[in-house]
Amino acid sequence: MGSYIRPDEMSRHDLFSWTISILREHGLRPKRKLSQNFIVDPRLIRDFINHVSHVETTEIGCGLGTLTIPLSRVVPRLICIEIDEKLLGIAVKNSNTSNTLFINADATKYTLFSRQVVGNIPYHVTSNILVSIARSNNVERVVFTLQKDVAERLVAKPGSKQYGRITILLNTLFNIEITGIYGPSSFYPEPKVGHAIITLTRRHVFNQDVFALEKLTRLLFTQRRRIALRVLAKSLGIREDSEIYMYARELLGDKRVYEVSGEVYAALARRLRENGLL
Ligand SMILES: C[S@@+](CC[C@H](N)C(=O)[O-])C[C@H]1O[C@@H](n2cnc3c(N)ncnc32)[C@H](O)[C@@H]1O
Repeated sequence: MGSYIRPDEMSRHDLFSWTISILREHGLRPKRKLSQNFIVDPRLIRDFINHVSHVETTEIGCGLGTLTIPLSRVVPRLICIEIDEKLLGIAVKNSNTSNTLFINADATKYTLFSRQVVGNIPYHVTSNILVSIARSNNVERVVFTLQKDVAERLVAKPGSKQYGRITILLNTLFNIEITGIYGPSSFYPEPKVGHAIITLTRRHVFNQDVFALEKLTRLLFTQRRRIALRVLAKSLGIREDSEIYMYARELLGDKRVYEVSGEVYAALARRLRENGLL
């Protein structure tokens, strides 16, 4: 096992030239509709690898193999999912390792069964992938490069503009950390905004209560600036003299939908499910 190409050990200049020359050699242009922005910053690669656990891993969107090559050296077994057949062929050639399985597939339709999922993931399917990871209980650890604004949404506090359904779902299930921020020049072609490395470590399984929580936030967040108790009562037909209404009033007070914490929504969803309302 082993490869002579080590993107993480190259200089920034060499990694950039390596990326451009491979694309040229194959007559390829990065496809915007597939969010093809390749890492050209060796420091980002090294930082990323430092957060990876040494367990069986799936990489989403391996591109030219820039992350795949160093990853294959630190994890015992690696599965790479790439939708672009041409890029997959290049990654196979570049990687030259025996512990890596390359699969030409759409990651949003693929069942994730590794304990760890990593990648510089395609922007246009970020939400789909995050939700699918949340629901795959075997996934214990995640290391992703994401657009900075998306990463900030994941750690947003109640009452902020970025706080939303995905914040609540993921924080119920994972400890989330932003471990570094990188400018657009760390990628080729340069995206419009900077990126962050984030790690997610599972602390809770996805179960019926979390499913109910998802249903509850789907109902409420269509009207995120309205008083949560009113939206709840109206959408579920809860009468003001009912016991469940009193319970909800105690939890929600007069807060607006986007001001209520994930813990409160989780407690409410559990009770609504027990009462057959969700
Ligand atoms: C941001 S690039 C990252 C490439 C490489 N890992 C890197 O960091 O240089 C995203 C990669 O995901 C691939 N991709 C896009 N949509 C995908 C999907 N639905 N399933 C799997 N791969 C996808 C793209 O072709 C591209 O190679």
